[in-house]
Amino acid sequence: MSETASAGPGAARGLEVRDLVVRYAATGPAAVDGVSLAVADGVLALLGPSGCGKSSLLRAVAGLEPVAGGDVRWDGASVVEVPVHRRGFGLLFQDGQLFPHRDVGGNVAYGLEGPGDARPSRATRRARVAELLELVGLAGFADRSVATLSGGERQRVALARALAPRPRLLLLDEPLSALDQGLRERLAEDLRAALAATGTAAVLVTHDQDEAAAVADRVAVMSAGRLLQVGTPTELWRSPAGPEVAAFLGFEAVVPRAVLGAGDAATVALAPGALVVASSGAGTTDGRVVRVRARRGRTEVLVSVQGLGVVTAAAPVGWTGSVGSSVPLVVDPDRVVPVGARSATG
Ligand SMILES: Nc1ncnc2c1ncn2[C@@H]1O[C@H](COP(=O)(O)OP(=O)(O)OP(=O)(O)O)[C@@H](O)[C@H]1O
Repeated sequence: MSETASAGPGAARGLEVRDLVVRYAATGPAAVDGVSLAVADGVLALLGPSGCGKSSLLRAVAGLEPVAGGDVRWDGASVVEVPVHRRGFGLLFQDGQLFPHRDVGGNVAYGLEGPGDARPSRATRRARVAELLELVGLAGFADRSVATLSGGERQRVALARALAPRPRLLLLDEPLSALDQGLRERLAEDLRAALAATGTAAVLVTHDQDEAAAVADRVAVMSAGRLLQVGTPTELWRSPAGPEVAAFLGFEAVVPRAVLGAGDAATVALAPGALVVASSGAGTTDGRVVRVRARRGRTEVLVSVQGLGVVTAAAPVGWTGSVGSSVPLVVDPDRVVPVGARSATG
């Protein structure tokens, strides 16, 4: 099912992308511009805004886009010349592209249908299909027509089909993007569990930082074809490498610490809730209320603060204040992090 030249002892294990370049035009900026990363096990999310090159990178790893420079290696050997279906990588896209003329079981079994001797017996296939459907939360669905499935169920079937041949790496391109928010959160958890239970290494393309954090062990933040930072979700949130990473993760302001009244020049980023509405007289700064909103039991107050712009302050549940009024604010130091303090790339 997979094909690579044998690699020497001590070679890197798993996927290694080296100085990869992907170009769609001879001139102008490259879609992927010299990216290096490695995935031996676990899940790596490629996170970044639309057009930053995430899909191009994933497609080049899959073999669906030609490589203009650099290398894609598996266990130390280049796979650039290996055709897509021989790389041993599974693929799952936003629209799982199920076969409409096959039932659910038939779709999952497709991944088990090797030619001739490689094909497992009918009984083995049935058992494996049942096992995979159970893994993705669809036990008993084997005989259902795919036309009767919801969007979330379709993606679960597509995941089961992609996992069926036990790929050595699963490549996922925005697999949850077509689903609505609540469903996306649930499926993100289930996706993580299915990958962990099968021990499948994966690369997940997403533009959603919450989804990246929910599914991936490590997150690679991309911008304009380049990698800005790679780290665990916690590492990224604790120490974003620069203002662009901070903004993309959802920090609301990147300023010298002195702006918060602490008197040092280091650059810091404020997470939502870094400012807290204080009782009158207790504030260290003031803000003007722009909007008050209740979210999942929390009260969030958008405040405009000199030197910071508009940020989200935390307030006691049920807090009421009128738009346009001035409120005292204190800083919650646990929601303020240094920016660019140390590099977490690699
Ligand atoms: N087939 C193509 N032909 C020409 N240009 C392309 C092609 N595919 C992508 N691009 C360009 O390459 C750049 C990177 O696109 P890519 O789809 O990899 O980004 P992305 O981060 O995955 O974005 P999105 O989330 O919107 O898909 C963009 O400028 C895009 O317009």
